[in-house]
Amino acid sequence: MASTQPAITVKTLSELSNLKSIPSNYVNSAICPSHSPASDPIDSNSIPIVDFSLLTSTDPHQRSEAINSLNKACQEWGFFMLVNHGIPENLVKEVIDGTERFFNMSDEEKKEFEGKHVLDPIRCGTSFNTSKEKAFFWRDYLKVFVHPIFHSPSKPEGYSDIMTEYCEKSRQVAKGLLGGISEGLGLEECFLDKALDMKLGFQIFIANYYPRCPQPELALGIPPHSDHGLLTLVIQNQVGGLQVQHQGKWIHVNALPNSLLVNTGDHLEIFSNGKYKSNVHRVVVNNTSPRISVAVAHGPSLEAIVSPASPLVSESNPPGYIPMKYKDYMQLQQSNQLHQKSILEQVKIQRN
Ligand SMILES: O=C(O)CCC(=O)C(=O)O
Ligand SMILES: [Fe+2]
Repeated sequence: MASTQPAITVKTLSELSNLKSIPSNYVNSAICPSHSPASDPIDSNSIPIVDFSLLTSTDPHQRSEAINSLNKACQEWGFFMLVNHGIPENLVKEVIDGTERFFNMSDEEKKEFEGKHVLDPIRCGTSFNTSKEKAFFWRDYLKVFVHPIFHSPSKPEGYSDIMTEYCEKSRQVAKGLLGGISEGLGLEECFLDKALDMKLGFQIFIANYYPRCPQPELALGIPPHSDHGLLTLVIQNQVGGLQVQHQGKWIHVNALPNSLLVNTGDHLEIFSNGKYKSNVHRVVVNNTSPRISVAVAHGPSLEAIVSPASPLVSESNPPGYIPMKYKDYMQLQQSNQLHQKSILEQVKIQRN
């Protein structure tokens, strides 16, 4: 049974002056050890770093080195920090500031953008899917479809222009990465772009607000999950909280200054026929500073029926995933509880 729907955002809840403990319906009982951000600094330092300027270099040697490091990061981690990506630092700051202004509006003002259906192009709310969850997450969100058709909330002032600029730049970066990934998989640079109809690629802007939490060891910002698309690019205010799963451990992400945090999603796993595995990640919360993040996810066209790339399928390497329309996949993920790789499991072909 799902819990009673929360009446207010978790931001408003956290700002109640006498809040010393979290309501029981925010207690997540399954938080495993190494919850502590300080878990293992050595592992944190081993997160791969990819240099975008080398990937776009005209020197073929530099480019091929960069493709190798990108390929390795996708295969071994499904996560990397991207440096020299060319998105101006002040634009990133404006996106975070605009997002803060959005969440600082009253709950009543934000209600205008509530959205009812997972395919509504603008939707804001709390937790992930409160109609299905037993325990809620310590997070408010705004999700906006920004490509192929651009949408944006009408408030706060100036936010829409900042979103337009950032989403365009983010799409360029994703395009460069996906070209390199396509080559790293042994395909033509434009193979993925054409196969998944990326000109109509689905891009979604997800703004997250994780308020201060009086009992951070009992709550979670976002539960362990993989993203549905191909690549998600994440920026944050100076506050950490993102953890990625690697070799069975939770690794805290200490973001390099001006880096983009990049996750590979389920559709990259499907397209690569399992060569790359989508990354499982979660967000932990803290008692000192609110965390703001913006995750921009890049996926195939919503109309594309995605299956493993044909050159990656052979008799000795049969297809590992059932073809499915991306729109149906996305809808399924968004209408259920967010839990590990539960949706990907449904399209995986089990072979013994
Ligand atoms: O807040 C973050 O760092 C990541 C958010 C996330 O995983 C998501 O929105 O899918
Ligand atoms: Fe995610």
